[in-house]
Amino acid sequence: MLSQLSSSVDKSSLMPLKKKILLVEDEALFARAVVKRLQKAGFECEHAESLSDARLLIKQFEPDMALLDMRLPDGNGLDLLSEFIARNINTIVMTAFGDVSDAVNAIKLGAIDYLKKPIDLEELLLIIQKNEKTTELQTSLDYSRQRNAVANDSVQLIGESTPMQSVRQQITRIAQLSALSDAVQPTVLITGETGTGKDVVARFLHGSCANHDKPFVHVDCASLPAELIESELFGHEKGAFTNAVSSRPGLIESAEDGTLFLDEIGELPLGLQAKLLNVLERRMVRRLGSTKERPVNARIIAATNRDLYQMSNEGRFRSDLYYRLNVITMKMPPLRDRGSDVLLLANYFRQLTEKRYALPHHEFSAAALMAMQTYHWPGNVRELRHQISRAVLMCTQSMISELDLGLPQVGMNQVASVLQGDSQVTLDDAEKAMLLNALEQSRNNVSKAARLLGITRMTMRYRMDKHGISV
Ligand SMILES: Nc1ncnc2c1ncn2[C@@H]1O[C@H](COP(=O)(O)OP(=O)(O)OP(=O)(O)O)[C@@H](O)[C@H]1O
Repeated sequence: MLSQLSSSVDKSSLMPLKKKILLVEDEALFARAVVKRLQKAGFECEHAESLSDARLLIKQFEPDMALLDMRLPDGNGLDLLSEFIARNINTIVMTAFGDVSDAVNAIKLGAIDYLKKPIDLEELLLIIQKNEKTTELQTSLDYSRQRNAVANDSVQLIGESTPMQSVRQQITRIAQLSALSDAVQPTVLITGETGTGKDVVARFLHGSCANHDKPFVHVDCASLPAELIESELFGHEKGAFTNAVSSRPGLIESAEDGTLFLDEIGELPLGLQAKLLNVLERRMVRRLGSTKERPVNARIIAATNRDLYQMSNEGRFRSDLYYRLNVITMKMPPLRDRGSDVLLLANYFRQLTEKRYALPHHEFSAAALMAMQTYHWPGNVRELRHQISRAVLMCTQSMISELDLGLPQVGMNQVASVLQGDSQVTLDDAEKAMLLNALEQSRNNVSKAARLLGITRMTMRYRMDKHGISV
């Protein structure tokens, strides 16, 4: 018998897309309880009582995850396991009390975890949720690893203004130093407002150094969940924790003789700051669950848009780590301080968009050029890039007008006050005003608001949190 139950959402576990779980279990009462609990937690759930029912449902329901009992009326759950694995369905097996051999075989075949009966529903839910997070993060980390491997060849650092020339000189000097000696390369700290190009500079620096053909590993400390960041950074041995089904090197190790880029370092939890300091001082890393230490040869670049000095005075960032990171500091100037670089960048982004979408050549009108030079660009180069791409895509004429640029009027008063030196209004106030206005324009749709501001949804969320804005 196939049972189909409608789903309801538990507000504590809201998810963008409901994950689908297939429960294969012949004990009807237990199955009913599991389905009810999972639906309450926001999952879409289907129940099959036998192997044959499950085979039918795999095609119809296309589950993301399966909970698989071993003893079923028409065979052993292990027979179905390989079919689930082949379809990338993460499977947790449920074994009878004391039946260890089934669990061992299931893990060998590729099950992600096992639970012994009688099963505690809350424990089951925790394991599912933990696995869900790991899978999502793993996908994005794997993607990020692949992307990082190819993304550095084409890095362009546009800008001829005096502050950008100084940035270039620093990069050249660091690259010269790296060619001079095999000694451990000094740590570089890149600071600057959001969107000023800290990531670009880190990649450009890597591309300019002798080890440019070695890995560049980007770690976004703000987006890694606290419970995963340690194993992602340091790696783990098989069995170090419940989901550690195999040994895995951490991101520090993956950087090998290349560059480890610790982005948004100010967001690293205090406990991990101590561990990172230890790695930087001793240049050794130990995977979770291992006794063996491995050498760390990578250059370390950290970036932040926070004031780490102030954070360390307030006890929110370890001062010893701050001093350790702050060996060479590069400060990225805000776009509004880069004079005519804004026009160089605008033309660069225009050409990029035209090329990408095979569009004809455009020109900027005089008023558009003026508007770009007088605007304050609180979102810096990222905001400029977004506005230009949008204007090129939407403009049906060959001339891009000031109107086509559609520079936001939002928060202008506050920002104008900042520029005029009004000490009552800070850049933080202006940023908050921009966020609130973008949210208003997008009717509290965070993704839309992020697009309006030319930032990612994750950055939008992070900045909303920073200003205590919730929708
Ligand atoms: N000098 C530059 N030349 C070319 N493109 C740039 C330059 N600076 C920034 N960009 C582009 O602007 C966007 C934002 O840059 P980036 O992500 O490096 O900023 P960031 O300072 O690291 O931002 P955040 O603090 O939010 O992480 C990217 O699309 C990047 O390619």
